Amino acid sequence: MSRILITSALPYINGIKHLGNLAGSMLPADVYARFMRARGHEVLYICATDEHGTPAELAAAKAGQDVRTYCDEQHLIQKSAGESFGLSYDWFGRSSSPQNRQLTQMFCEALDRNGLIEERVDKMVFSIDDGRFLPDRYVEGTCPHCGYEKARGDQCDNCGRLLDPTDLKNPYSAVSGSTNLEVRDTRHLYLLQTKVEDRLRAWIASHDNWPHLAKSIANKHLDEGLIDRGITRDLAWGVPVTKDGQPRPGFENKVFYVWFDAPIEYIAATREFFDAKGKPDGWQTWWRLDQGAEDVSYVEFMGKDNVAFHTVSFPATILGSGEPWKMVDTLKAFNWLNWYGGKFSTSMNRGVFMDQALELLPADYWRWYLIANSPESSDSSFTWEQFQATINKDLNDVLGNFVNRITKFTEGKLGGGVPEGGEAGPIEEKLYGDVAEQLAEATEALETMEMRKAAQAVRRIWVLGNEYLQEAAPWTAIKTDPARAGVIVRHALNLVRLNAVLAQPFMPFSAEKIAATVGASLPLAWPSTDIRAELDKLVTGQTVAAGEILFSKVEDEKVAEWTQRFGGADA
Ligand SMILES: Nc1ncnc2c1ncn2[C@@H]1O[C@H](COP(=O)(O)OP(=O)(O)OP(=O)(O)O)[C@@H](O)[C@H]1O
Ligand SMILES: [Zn+2]
Repeated sequence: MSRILITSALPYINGIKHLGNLAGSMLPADVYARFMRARGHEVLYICATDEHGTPAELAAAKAGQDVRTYCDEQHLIQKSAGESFGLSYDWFGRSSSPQNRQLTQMFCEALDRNGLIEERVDKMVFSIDDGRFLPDRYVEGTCPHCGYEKARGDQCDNCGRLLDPTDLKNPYSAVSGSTNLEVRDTRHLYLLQTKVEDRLRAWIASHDNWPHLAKSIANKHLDEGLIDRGITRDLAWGVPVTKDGQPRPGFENKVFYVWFDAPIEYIAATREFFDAKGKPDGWQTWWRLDQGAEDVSYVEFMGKDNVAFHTVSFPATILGSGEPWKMVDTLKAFNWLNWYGGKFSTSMNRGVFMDQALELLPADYWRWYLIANSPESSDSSFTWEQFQATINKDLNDVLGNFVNRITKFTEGKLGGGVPEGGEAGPIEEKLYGDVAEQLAEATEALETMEMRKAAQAVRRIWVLGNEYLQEAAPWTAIKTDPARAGVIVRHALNLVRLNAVLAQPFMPFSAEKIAATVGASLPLAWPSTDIRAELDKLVTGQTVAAGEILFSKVEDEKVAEWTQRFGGADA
């Protein structure tokens, strides 16, 4: 048994997450966590809301709330949406927690002691009417690159370029709309990443095992050359800046930049978890190499835009602290799940969001679709037609059909019990081999976090079930050779059980229902490679009950209705 620490990129607090967020971080992390638990490992799956930064302040202002109240509410909304989707976090924390404040301040002070923090004077946009600086998204204006008139101080949503607030032409305050702005000097802390560059390079080079996308983005950022990063902002909402445990002189009205404290929340959230359990030191065995974390295997999941922060900025913080922290072992990154070729967008309300998705269909339908079409090797596009096809074929025609057919047959023709007696024949021998091959592929793909590949192999096992029934034809055998029919039905019912086991990471709610048809209950251990034994697990005589319908088809009218409601291709 190993200890496996899993984090998914922290969902930002400004509203409920869309299917893209789910596909690119939380869901694959959950599949991996569930798989590793089924393998018998000790898993700690940590996530949290990312609550600092200007978008949170602006969203709160728009909602007419103070930012703390806004975050309190939004955190609960995201927490419950995650639960409804079956995201099995061991802890879903908050980057605004006292634990994160303390750790963030501690990291900065350690970096400072090691000569890696420098005060520098920056030029920043100041709003005379608002009486404040306008960092990041507090200032909007015309993009100097593409001429888009609603570009934000940190990035242009039209051309995607990263910007500095002072780059904008015709700037105005996002708070008041005022154009009465001037550029003023302001003092900020810089993390001297250039001084840890050698250590960073060596650390990244020692991680040949990272999946391709993460590795290539990490190397691209190294090749472009590291720069020192401003890690504070002129804001009130965030982690206050300290020196020797006291407010840092000259920084009383400043806080850390959100990307400085957000990844530290992975550690802080673990601490929140153990504090809540009344074991305040427990977090250290996961994060401190001097406190027993050497044997932890740490995997991070995220969308591609987050890779640089996890391969360069956060590691620079950790390495620079000079302390024995656990660092990431494997980093799994995802491309974009697009909405009809365009972007899902929270700020523009484009796409399907987690709460809406569950109004339409159960969580497992979305989970299966998003994993089977995971944006792994390239971007992928959500369309209602493809979604409908996946649900109708995979879940209804293949899996649902198999389970339903054999459980109904057992109820109708065999008195509703797992039949005994008889010997496996050549068709069963072939089945063992075929299932073993696909199972090995699914297991390996899940180990290496190749989500699409894993889903395909699992789907092939569903297909093998249908093919087996077709070939072995228990409905014919029962008329002439009841013992033979018993062998076939017993194998098929055991395959139903096996499918429940394999469905656990992908579709936990359906896995439970499938297991129940053959009297099994979750959690079920991941299968061994001995397929003959795996297909002989059910006790003979065990009651079989087809139960409620597993999946329903998505009708054309629904696709038309949802396309209308969510905009589809015209959005
Ligand atoms: N369309 C997408 N496809 C895949 N992953 C995505 C997509 N959009 C965001 N992500 C990932 O989701 C995770 C959480 O993102 P976050 O809450 O910060 O939203 P975001 O990136 O600001 O998205 P948006 O701007 O649409 O709100 C991040 O790892 C991010 O890379
Ligand atoms: Zn632009």
